[in-house]
Amino acid sequence: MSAVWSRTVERGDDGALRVGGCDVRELAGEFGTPLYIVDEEDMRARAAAFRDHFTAAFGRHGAKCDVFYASKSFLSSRVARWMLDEDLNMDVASGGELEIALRGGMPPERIALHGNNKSDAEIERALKVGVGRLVVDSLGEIGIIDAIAFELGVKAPVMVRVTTGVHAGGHEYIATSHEDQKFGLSLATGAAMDAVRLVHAAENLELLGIHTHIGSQILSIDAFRESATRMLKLRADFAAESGVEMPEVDLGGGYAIAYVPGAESIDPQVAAFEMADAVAEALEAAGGSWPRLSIEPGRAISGPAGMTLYRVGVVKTVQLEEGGERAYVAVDGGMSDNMRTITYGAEYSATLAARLSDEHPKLSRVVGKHCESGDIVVRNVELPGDVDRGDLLAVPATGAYGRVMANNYNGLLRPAVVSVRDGEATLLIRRDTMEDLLRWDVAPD
Ligand SMILES: Cc1ncc(COP(=O)(O)O)c(C=O)c1O
Ligand SMILES: N[C@@H](CCCC[NH3+])C(=O)O
Repeated sequence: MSAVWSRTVERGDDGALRVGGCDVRELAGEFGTPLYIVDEEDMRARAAAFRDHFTAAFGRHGAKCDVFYASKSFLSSRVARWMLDEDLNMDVASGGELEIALRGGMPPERIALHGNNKSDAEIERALKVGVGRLVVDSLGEIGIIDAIAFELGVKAPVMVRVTTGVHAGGHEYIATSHEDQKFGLSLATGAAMDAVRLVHAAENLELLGIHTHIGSQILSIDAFRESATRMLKLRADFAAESGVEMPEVDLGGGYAIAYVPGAESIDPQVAAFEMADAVAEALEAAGGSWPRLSIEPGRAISGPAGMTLYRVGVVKTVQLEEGGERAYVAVDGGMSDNMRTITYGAEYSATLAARLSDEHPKLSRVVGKHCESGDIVVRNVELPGDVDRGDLLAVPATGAYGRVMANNYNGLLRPAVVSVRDGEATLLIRRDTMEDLLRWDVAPD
């Protein structure tokens, strides 16, 4: 199978896909469709690759680099456990993600709490359980965390989220380090330096260091290098004025994956060595000793490990104005289980999952069942002309920002997530039921 599929996917002689040793027809029968399938071996191997390559690359300089799995890309308590088994740490973006991570047994000191608008309750909970880092996102938040830490009688470990001004990433909505967006504190205006000073001066805060995340689905290693250089310069500038070398620098996540066959992705090994070199060069230029580094990949660990299995319903053919025709292949999910196509114009591919066909390929569009014409899962794909009701379709690379962004639009039930490994399937998240849906609704008396 091509590189967009997770490593254990294969097509049997009968034409049906197997993943983790499980036949997709059996998975569909047991768990229903749509179904998110996570290839556990693949996801763990990707986590381990980041760990090993970054450890090796920074180790050459006698330095350390920790990997924090960005749990927003996909989280369940079992996934938190896998990440811990692989010796990763974890970043969470809310109190909800924090609870799931803790439930999975992720030790609080391995957890970093993010958020541009953390509530007092989230800050308090994080400090009470003893998270390893709170990443401050605004000047106003510094006093709030300081006050809550004072009340709890603890010293809060804090990093400052820096907007380095490096413009990178795919869609505008997933770029996060240019000036005109909501995250972080600007390096250019001096807000980041002000925040570092304030955290350093605050009685109940411990200044761990600085953090940046330049965006998501980034293909340019130069962008990572540039942001590393700017971060090290900020650290050196603060050391020059205060005599304090911040012990930690986090360079964020955002490593691109291939969504469609032939698309480019970032190789973690190349990224690791390039980034370690960039930090080494920046330290040479700006001076100072090596900080403890960390990174926060999400999509690059969970994305390629996942696929979505759909059941085909209605198939319709329309005539195109420019000539030719297109098949609209409607599946039993859509924008409620994959928000990425409608939100970012993301590209995906699809394949018949339970059989092969000799039928001529036809220009097709995989659409959902929502009452919305933008409800597209795969905009353009060649599918055999005989795809019909009852067929199974598989869409690869949906492991990141799929189930976590799912919703109940049009009263659809969010699909289950199963992990597969060595011929066994394990339910990670169960499917919504109609009772769930009715339970949230407050019925009239
Ligand atoms: C602070 C932070 N860290 C890490 C990530 C993970 O990004 P990705 O899944 O693209 O690696 C994100 C999301 O973009 C983020 O906002
Ligand atoms: N949800 C986005 C990424 C958001 C990154 C979080 N800062 C995506 O699917 O690409």
